[in-house]
Amino acid sequence: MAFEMRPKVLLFGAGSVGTVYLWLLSKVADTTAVCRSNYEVAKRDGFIINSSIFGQGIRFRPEVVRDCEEAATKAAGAAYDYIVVCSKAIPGVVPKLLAPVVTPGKTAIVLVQNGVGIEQEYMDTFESNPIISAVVYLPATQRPGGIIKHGEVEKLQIGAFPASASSESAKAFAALVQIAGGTAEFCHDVQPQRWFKLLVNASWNPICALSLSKDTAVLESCNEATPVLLAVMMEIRDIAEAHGYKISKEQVEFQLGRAQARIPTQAGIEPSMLQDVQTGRRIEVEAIVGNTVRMGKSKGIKCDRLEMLYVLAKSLDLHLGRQLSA
Ligand SMILES: NC(=O)C1=CN([C@@H]2O[C@H](COP(=O)(O)OP(=O)(O)OC[C@H]3O[C@@H](n4cnc5c(N)ncnc54)[C@H](OP(=O)(O)O)[C@@H]3O)[C@@H](O)[C@H]2O)C=CC1
Ligand SMILES: CC(C)(CO)C(=O)C(=O)O
Repeated sequence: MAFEMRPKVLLFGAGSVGTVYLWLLSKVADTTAVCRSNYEVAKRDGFIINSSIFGQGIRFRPEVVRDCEEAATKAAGAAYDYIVVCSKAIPGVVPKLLAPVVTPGKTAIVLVQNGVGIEQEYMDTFESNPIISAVVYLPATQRPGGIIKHGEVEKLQIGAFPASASSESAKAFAALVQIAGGTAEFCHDVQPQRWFKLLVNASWNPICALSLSKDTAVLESCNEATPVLLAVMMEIRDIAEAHGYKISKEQVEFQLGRAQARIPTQAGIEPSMLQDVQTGRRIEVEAIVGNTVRMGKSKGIKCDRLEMLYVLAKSLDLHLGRQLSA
């Protein structure tokens, strides 16, 4: 698919994942990023990406703004084609912040985030805009602000939300990422891919965050660890199946096997929820665990282990919130 004009893209959330897509998209689109804690450093020095895939020491200086009001002023009446949301999926916050930069009937909102049930609030707020749901594989960290370390995978699986909506914008966005040199697959319905990734996120993210451990360290902690991880993943699988997304036991074992395979090289992963706890930030407990538990209970699925993880992670999130406001 060829693009006659460079699309206009606003990135909301220039963190670990967002900065890598900002850099890629800046090759093929006019890009601006809404930054928060890293605004000063990004404005002054730009970003540095050290990527196992794209190369080390990649420096770039994007246009940055402090908020969507400033982004709207900067656009001077021109519509953004895409708003790419790469902030953490915390319900009830972002849609109202985006309002100044969303042109009704035109701007497509692309959610590059983990979790399930994250799209509906955008649909409810922007009824006439395309909503694009993207599942992201891109292990990355930002430490300190402006410096991104990216590991060995970069992949987006992209579909319209809901799957029955027009796929035109989702296909065009997937093509844009591909032209930029990224990996993007268009999916007619991306929800099965969301659930497949959720096997990893709803299990490993809270377990690593609660234990302050990398995934491989959890597996090596005691004999009970591997069967418990498998049992949690099987609960997630049962919930997915009850909602029409079939995942085989072999696929569950494959997901668990990815961490097991990294034990000999000690190449453990720090999921983003663990990174958030380590840096005192709120965690994506509702998008990743709470929604899953509620969707399980709505179908009468037994998910005691996941429910326990939800209660513990929710308490941890509220504790982090109290610390932030103290
Ligand atoms: N990191 C990873 O390895 C992976 C992450 N994911 C998923 O990708 C998504 C993004 O994660 P990740 O990149 O790690 O998140 P980060 O926390 O690194 O980045 C999120 C960014 O959004 C910014 N942000 C949040 N709220 C606002 C606001 N109101 N205004 C401006 N900026 C804001 C944050 O700013 P501030 O610094 O001020 O908080 C931060 O820069 C999540 O859903 C995550 O689960 C998926 C796969 C891998
Ligand atoms: C586990 C991982 C790194 C997989 O990409 C992830 O999705 C996260 O950290 O939230």
